[in-house]
Amino acid sequence: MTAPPEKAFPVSWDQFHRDCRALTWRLNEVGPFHAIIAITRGGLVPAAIVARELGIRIIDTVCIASYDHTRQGDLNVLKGVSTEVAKLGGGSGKGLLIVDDLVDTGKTGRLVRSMMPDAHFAAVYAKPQGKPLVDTFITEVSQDTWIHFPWDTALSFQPPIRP
Ligand SMILES: O=P(O)(O)OC[C@H]1O[C@H](OP(=O)(O)OP(=O)(O)O)[C@H](O)[C@@H]1O
Ligand SMILES: O=c1[nH]c(=O)c2nc[nH]c2[nH]1
Ligand SMILES: [Mg+2]
Repeated sequence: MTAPPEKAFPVSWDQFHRDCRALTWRLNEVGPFHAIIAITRGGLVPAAIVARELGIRIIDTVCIASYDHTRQGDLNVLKGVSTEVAKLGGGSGKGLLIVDDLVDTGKTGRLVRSMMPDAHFAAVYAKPQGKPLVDTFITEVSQDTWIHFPWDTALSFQPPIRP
């Protein structure tokens, strides 16, 4: 991403929990899944909620870092999927559920998909460039919007719209 996003989409814990539950209702129609793979770190929070709702106890991580605040750099895979979970997916990811908080440019999603092409990929929020990468999502926001997650934010004074 070159310019920082213009619009802000703040998400509260309550809203995030509701959106994760809504995501799970959709995933329940698609499963069952052998295991969940959370894309860390953002995917850990929705993965916990989805796992609770679907009764899934096997949870693995793919650890990827790329953003320094709003600027994306090179993707860095710090940890891949474990051998046990890869086996459950028969090598192609079939029957596995990948969960992330959002897809933006789709770079992270594309990389994870290349590791497990037959897995089901779910994200809570999607921007237009990343949307084709996900099988299931809940809310779409425009590409020039930055989503502010509750674990990154705190309550603060906002100046009135009309100064
Ligand atoms: O579609 P993309 O443009 O690739 O962006 C989406 C990814 O960016 C964020 O993760 P980030 O790399 O910031 O790491 P984090 O989850 O640890 O915050 C977000 O959680 C997604 O995983
Ligand atoms: O907190 C975040 N909000 C976003 O909109 C976003 N896009 C990529 N990575 C992101 N992280
Ligand atoms: Mg992430």
